Amino acid sequence: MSMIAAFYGGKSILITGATGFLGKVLMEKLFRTSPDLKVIYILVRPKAGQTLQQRVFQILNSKLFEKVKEVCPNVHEKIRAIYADLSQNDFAISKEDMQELLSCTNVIFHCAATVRFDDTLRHAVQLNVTATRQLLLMASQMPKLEAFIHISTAYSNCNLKHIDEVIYPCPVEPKKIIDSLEWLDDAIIEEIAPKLIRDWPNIYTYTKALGEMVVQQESRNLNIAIIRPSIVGATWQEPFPGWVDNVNGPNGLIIAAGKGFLRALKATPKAVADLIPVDTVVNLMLAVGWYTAVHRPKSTLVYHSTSGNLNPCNWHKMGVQVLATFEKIPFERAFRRPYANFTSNNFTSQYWNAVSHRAPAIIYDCYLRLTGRKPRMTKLMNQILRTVSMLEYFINRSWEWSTYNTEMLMSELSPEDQRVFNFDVRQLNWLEYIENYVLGVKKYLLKEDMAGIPEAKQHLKRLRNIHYLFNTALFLIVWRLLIARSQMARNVWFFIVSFCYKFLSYFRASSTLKV
Ligand SMILES: CCCCCCCCCCCCCCCCCCCCCCCCCCCC(=O)SCCNC(=O)CCNC(=O)[C@H](O)C(C)(C)COP(=O)(O)OP(=O)(O)OC[C@H]1O[C@@H](n2cnc3c(N)ncnc32)[C@H](O)[C@@H]1OP(=O)(O)O
Ligand SMILES: NC(=O)C1=CN([C@@H]2O[C@H](COP(=O)(O)OP(=O)(O)OC[C@H]3O[C@@H](n4cnc5c(N)ncnc54)[C@H](OP(=O)(O)O)[C@@H]3O)[C@@H](O)[C@H]2O)C=CC1
Repeated sequence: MSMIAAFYGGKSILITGATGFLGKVLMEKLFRTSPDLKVIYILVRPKAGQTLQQRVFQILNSKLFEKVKEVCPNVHEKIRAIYADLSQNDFAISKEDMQELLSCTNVIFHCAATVRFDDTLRHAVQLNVTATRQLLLMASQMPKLEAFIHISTAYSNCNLKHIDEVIYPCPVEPKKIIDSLEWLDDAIIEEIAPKLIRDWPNIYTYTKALGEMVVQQESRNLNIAIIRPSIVGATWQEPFPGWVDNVNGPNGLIIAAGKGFLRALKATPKAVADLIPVDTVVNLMLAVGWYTAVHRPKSTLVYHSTSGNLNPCNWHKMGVQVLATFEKIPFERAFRRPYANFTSNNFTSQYWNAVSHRAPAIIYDCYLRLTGRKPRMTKLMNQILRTVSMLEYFINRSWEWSTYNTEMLMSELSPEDQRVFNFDVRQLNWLEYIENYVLGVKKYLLKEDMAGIPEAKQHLKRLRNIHYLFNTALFLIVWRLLIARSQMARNVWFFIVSFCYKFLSYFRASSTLKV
């Protein structure tokens, strides 16, 4: 019997960010392994014209939850969506709902955040810092609370090279920042933002670091733990391999590369590609929830959910495997044949951007204009290059994350728990994982049917022929222009032609002699 699964039985669990990538996988696993849990409260806001109920309905009826319905047929009754906006005071939760949350919650998983790298400082602080403080305040009024699990990121201290499982202080106190945002206007905030974030690469990682400090400062007598995942990727095993549902992180780049838009990347091939499957992160979260509640460590423990020091893979290996998978399972209607170049040199990167990205986009837009259609490729290409530039920081550096606490926890689990809540990334086979990942992007993000693979392969063959034809035509045009303008080019041309003529004559003469 799994001790962790048993622990969550009969419990009331509060999840923020349950509609996000990590949150959905967390709910799925909880329902599947502890179908006798009492209730999962989720803090949700209406979005994209959908009510809370419609959002929940959509999640529960998605492919991700297919297995849950077999084990826990009354899952709809065990999920309680509470209207909340984490950027508002008291999260805009009604009094009755708040009362219920305060009196019933046993465990909190705080996943909600803005993960946009370019968010405004005001919004990012509101969500990643102030909301965390507010939730901790709520937690301190929950008599039945056993554990509070805060999800941060392994990159919250990416200004350091070696990162231990400790909370590092930030140069400016979070409280000072929260207070000053109350009276400063937006224009001034955006002006001071770069000075505040110093050597952090973006507002996201900086505000997540502030969030951790808030956890440390406001922990009171609560049982708290912090989990720091690195780059969260598609599922490895559960509920099935390759599940993914947004374009964040590597996902968007895999689409851009598979569709032939992105053919070069400024990346350091030997740098560690610290991906971690989402189900591994979720297993660790559930194990940490159990351990924190049952063993009540004296201080707030930080757990790294990273792969680099236990089972490293670099960007070269990852890129090669992604490309190999595109050969086997191509994406439909590619713009160009997937091909890739990693370069860590600025000049070469600019060159590839001009030749491999912008020029084909401009040519294609000219073609669209000439055929009476609206040009769109240059805009799309600019969007992709902007995204790539935001991610470049992370694919050109390596970090070392120590994993003492995570390894300690692994050794504390019973063999059954180690199996059911496996977060031992040493068992991960990268080649198999990446192949399933790319397949998952095709199926679950692009919604492409496997039956379309032969046609996709044909399309790639056509693109290859167009590519050869285009290159030959370009060569001939350039050559013709050179001959018209340069004596030297004409001499070279006559030399080649006479050489070919002589070779052919010799060949013909020798074959006549043999006869
Ligand atoms: C030696 C040879 C080897 C071979 C080499 C082969 C190499 C070639 C390519 C190989 C193929 C790829 C291989 C894998 C590469 C992996 C690279 C992985 C890099 C990963 C780095 C991640 C670092 C993460 C660190 C921290 C992790 C975290 O803690 S949190 C989660 C991370 N958060 C994010 O990822 C959010 C990032 N996104 C943003 O901040 C914003 O979206 C933006 C700033 C990037 C863009 O904002 P903007 O306002 O311009 O646009 P937006 O409104 O958001 O979107 C507009 C449209 O663009 C789509 N979109 C958004 N993001 C992406 C994306 N990442 N990729 C593609 N498309 C994206 C979005 O859906 C919108 O589309 P429409 O709705 O249709 O308009
Ligand atoms: N994905 C990754 O690579 C990594 C993620 N993390 C951390 O994991 C956690 C989850 O990330 P992930 O699932 O990928 O992110 P998502 O962007 O997929 O999910 C974010 C969640 O936060 C919710 N949220 C955002 N703003 C509000 C708001 N104002 N009120 C209520 N809810 C809100 C979103 O709700 P809605 O659906 O309404 O937008 C969504 O449920 C975050 O803390 C992130 O920092 C850490 C490392 C890597």
